[in-house]
Amino acid sequence: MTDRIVVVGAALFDGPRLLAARRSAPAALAGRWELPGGKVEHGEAPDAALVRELREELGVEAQVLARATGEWPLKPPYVLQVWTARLLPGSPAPEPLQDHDELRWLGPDEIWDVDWLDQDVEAVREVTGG
Ligand SMILES: Nc1nc2c([nH]c(=O)n2[C@H]2C[C@H](O)[C@@H](COP(=O)(O)OP(=O)(O)OP(=O)(O)O)O2)c(=O)[nH]1
Repeated sequence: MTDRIVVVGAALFDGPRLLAARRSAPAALAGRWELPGGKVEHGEAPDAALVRELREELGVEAQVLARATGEWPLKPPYVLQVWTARLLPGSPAPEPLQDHDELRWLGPDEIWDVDWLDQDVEAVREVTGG
């Protein structure tokens, strides 16, 4: 139980649109879509980890808003927690700098147009209310 590692994912919204990111690695996950984010480091707060990951992966400055209800199991020992977030005024637009090769802003009727990682589907449903 001490081995549990939290992965934080961002439900990054621009108005009603949700950002989806296509993974470029590892091979088992490449080509599937996820919520950008990553592992919380030892001693790091989850919201701070998410701001750091979004800066590293997308080159954006983001504000973390609220944690989505729930926690989703990934490959052990990882669990996914999701936080809603938005871009701060003046932030650069997101770019796939690291871990991803494509980004898409999905409108409410486009949420299921991408091939989300299986383990992300319930989390995406939770943050989009659908
Ligand atoms: N970021 C993210 N990772 C996810 C999601 N769903 C999912 O199964 N994962 C998996 C993929 C990875 O095995 C793990 C997170 O790894 P990562 O590669 O994004 O984390 P990181 O940026 O901290 O990577 P690293 O420093 O270990 O290279 O969780 C998701 O929605 N977002």
